[in-house]
Amino acid sequence: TRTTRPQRLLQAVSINAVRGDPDSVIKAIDHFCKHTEWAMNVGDEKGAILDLVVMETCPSTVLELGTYCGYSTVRITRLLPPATKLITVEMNPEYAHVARQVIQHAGLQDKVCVLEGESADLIPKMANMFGIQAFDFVFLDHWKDHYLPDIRLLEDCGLLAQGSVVLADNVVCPGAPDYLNYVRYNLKYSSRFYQAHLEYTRVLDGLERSEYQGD
Ligand SMILES: O=C(NCCCCCn1ccc2cnccc21)c1cc(-c2ccc(F)cc2)cc(O)c1O
Ligand SMILES: [Mg+2]
Repeated sequence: TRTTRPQRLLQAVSINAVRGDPDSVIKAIDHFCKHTEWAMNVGDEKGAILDLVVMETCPSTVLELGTYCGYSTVRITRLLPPATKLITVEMNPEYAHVARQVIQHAGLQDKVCVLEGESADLIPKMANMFGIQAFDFVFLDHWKDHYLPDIRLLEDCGLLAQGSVVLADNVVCPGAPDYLNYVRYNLKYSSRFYQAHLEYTRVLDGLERSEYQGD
């Protein structure tokens, strides 16, 4: 049977990226998506904004919802100091399997836990599973209509603390209007929009950075 897009992306990484070099993995994926086959990675333009927000947050605990092939997982984890942990959630087992191999190619497997399942099921278990209080940084990149219920669930589970930063991809395309309305007009958040483009295209998109102000 024909290979899947994630498998073709992984093959491009294994051929073109240097083992243990996260930047070469990022470049190999961006090259593949620009010149061979589009894929829904956050991409280089939005990825540079993601890098800046991660660097200014200096997080110790990170949650990513929506791993896909692990592109943003590698982007974030390469910027984290050694003692930090990134938990990333992927509901598609095939995507998760590809992501683990991409993350391993980058040499970052010791700092990443790829969890398989749905965010709504896993979020309530995370505090006990990992012995954490709150996430310093959350990257939302899964089903766009789950951004709002999931940020509410994170609040209810006490997994956001004062200063926690939530960065959401695709708030323009495909769009997350209910989520935007919530974080922009709720006093619990201080929110700002970063205008950009849909990965590897000229279509308008952007990221929303929302800082939790505490209960
Ligand atoms: O749909 C997108 N991502 C989500 C994929 C499915 C996530 C499923 N999933 C993973 C973890 C998880 C945990 N719990 C529940 C569900 C979960 C997406 C789409 C586009 C896009 C596509 C076509 C187009 F024409 C324009 C834009 C661009 C992006 O950047 C995207 O991110
Ligand atoms: Mg996305």
